Amino acid sequence: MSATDTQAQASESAILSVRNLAKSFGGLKAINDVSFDAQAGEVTALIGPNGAGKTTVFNLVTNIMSRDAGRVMFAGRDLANLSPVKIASLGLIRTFQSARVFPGMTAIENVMVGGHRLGRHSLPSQSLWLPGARDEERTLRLRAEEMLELVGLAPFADMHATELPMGAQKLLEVVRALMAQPKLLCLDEPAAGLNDTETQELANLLRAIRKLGIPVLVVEHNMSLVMNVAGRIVVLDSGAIIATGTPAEVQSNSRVIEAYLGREGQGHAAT
Ligand SMILES: Nc1ncnc2c1ncn2[C@@H]1O[C@H](COP(=O)(O)OP(=O)(O)OP(=O)(O)O)[C@@H](O)[C@H]1O
Repeated sequence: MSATDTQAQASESAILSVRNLAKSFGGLKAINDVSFDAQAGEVTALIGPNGAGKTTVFNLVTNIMSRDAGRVMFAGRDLANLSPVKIASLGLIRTFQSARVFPGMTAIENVMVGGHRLGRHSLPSQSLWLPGARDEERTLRLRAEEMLELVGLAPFADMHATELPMGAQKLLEVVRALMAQPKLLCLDEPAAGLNDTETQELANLLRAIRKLGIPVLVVEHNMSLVMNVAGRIVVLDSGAIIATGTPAEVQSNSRVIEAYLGREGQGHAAT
C-alpha cells in the first residue's frame, strides 16, 4: 500500500480531516501546511508552545477566520464557505479559551441553551408554551441537571452563571457544548484558569466523554491532563506540525522536547 493510500484510508475513518492548512498575518506565517486528522471515538490533543498556532487552527477549522489555503472535511463534508453557525449546526461544537457564559441566565439555563440546537419545536410553539414544547423543555432541564451533576455544579444550578468562579464558568461552557450532542467537540484550553479540583472534574468529564464515544479535539497546555486523556497528540511549533503520535511517542520525541524544554525560561514551556 502506498503512502497516499494510507493517508486516504486515514481520512475515511476520521471525523475531521485537515489538509494543507495555511494562514499568514502580514509577514507572519502563523499556520504553514498543517495536515492532521481527528479520529472518530478518540480524544485528539493539539499541543505546542505559546504562539504555535493552536487557536488559529481552531479558528480556521470553524471558519471564524478565513484560511489562505487548505481543506477541512468534517463528517465527510467540505467546510469551505460554510458559516460558523452552519458548522455548529452540523455538530462541530467548540468552546473558547476564555469562558463565554450568557449573562442574565442561571447556570442551568446556560447549559440548557446548548440543547436547543436539537429542539424540534418552533419559536412560536415555544413562546406559546404548547405541550410539545413544554415536554421538550422538561427533558432538556433533566439532561442539564445530569450534566451539572457530572461536573459537581448541581448545587449552583440556580445561581447566575456570571456569579460563579471562572473555573466553574469554563466547566459550564464544556457541558453546554456537550448538551448539543456534538459529532466533534473542540475545546480550546479547557483547563486554563481551573484550580486543582476543577481540573480533576474536567479530567473526569473528558474520560466520561471518551467513554460515550464522542470525539474530542482539545488544545491544552496542561500536559498531565493531555497525557492522561488523549489517544493521539498533534504537536505544533511555529505554525507547523513537528510530531504526531501516541502520548508515549510524543513525549519521547526529540523535536517536541526541544520545542518545549529548549525554550524554558522564555515563557514557552508547557505547564
Ligand atoms: N488576528 C491576528 N492577527 C495577527 N497575528 C495573529 C492573530 N492571531 C494570531 N496571531 C499570531 O499568530 C501566531 C499563532 O497564534 P495562536 O493564538 O494561534 O497561538 P497559540 O498556539 O494558540 O498560542 P497560545 O498557546 O498562547 O494560546 C502568534 O504569533 C500570534 O501572535
